[in-house]
Amino acid sequence: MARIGIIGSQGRMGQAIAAAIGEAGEQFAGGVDKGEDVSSITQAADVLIDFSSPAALEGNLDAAMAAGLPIVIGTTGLEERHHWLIDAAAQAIPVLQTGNTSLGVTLLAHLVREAAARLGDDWDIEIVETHHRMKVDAPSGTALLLGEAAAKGREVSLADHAVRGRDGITGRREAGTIGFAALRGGSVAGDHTVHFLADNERLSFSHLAENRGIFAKGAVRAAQWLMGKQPGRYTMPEVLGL
Ligand SMILES: NC(=O)C1=CN([C@@H]2O[C@H](COP(=O)(O)OP(=O)(O)OC[C@H]3O[C@@H](n4cnc5c(N)ncnc54)[C@H](OP(=O)(O)O)[C@@H]3O)[C@@H](O)[C@H]2O)C=CC1
Ligand SMILES: O=C(O)C1=N[C@H](C(=O)O)C[C@H](O)C1
Repeated sequence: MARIGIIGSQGRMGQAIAAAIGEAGEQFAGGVDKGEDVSSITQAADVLIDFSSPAALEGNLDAAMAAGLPIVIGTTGLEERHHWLIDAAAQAIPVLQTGNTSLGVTLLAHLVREAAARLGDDWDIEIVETHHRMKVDAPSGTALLLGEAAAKGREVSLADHAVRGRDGITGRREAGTIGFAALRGGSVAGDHTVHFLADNERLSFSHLAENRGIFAKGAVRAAQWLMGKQPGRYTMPEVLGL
């Protein structure tokens, strides 16, 4: 039985993950939240799951490395410097970071990459996401993950092609860009649509999350899979065999 510790355990996702740990027949090893010391749960844990805040990431990675524990990072709103920290930690421990742990989004990213590779630059790509009113970051980690997939399909860098929100006299749409739009409201668990828009035809791929259970289940599956792996940075497609 895997002993799984949760960082951000009292949050919406932390509570869903605690439930998913029980449903998977694994053991909840304890949780920490803001102001608590992650090392207080590392001794009792075989693996950590972090769904907290970007501000906590560096300390969480340090604690995981000090204890030699694998860690699943689901926290979004990460910046480039956070990814450098993750790359550095992955030299010492197994790390899996993803903006979305669900099976559906993992497959969606594959389909988006394929579509972007096959459709030319005359197909404009726009990514629209909708989330509950409590979400603090935009675009969502999933939207960025899908944008990365589209950029990979086109063999370009997302950083050089992303347009994150429009306001005012923006000018015409620049060819080859990948646009993002974020809606916030209600209790929406997470909806994402990637639109491919050409002259006279449109193709859209959507994923609608009906509850957080799908993310929690995927996070636990990733934690189970990560245990016993060599140090390195792993991905959800590897976990799910996609
Ligand atoms: N990858 C995926 O599949 C998914 C990712 N997410 C992401 O997971 C994260 C959490 O989402 P959600 O549960 O909705 O958010 P919540 O705000 O409900 O939960 C976050 C939790 O983390 C705690 N926390 C904040 N700062 C720290 C810290 N420094 N150390 C330890 N704990 C801390 C919070 O405590 P306090 O309230 O005291 O601040 C809270 O308990 C977000 O980044 C979200 O985007 C969400 C769903 C799926
Ligand atoms: O904050 C959320 O709720 C979610 N966050 C993730 C994201 O930023 O993509 C995943 C999911 O959409 C829910």
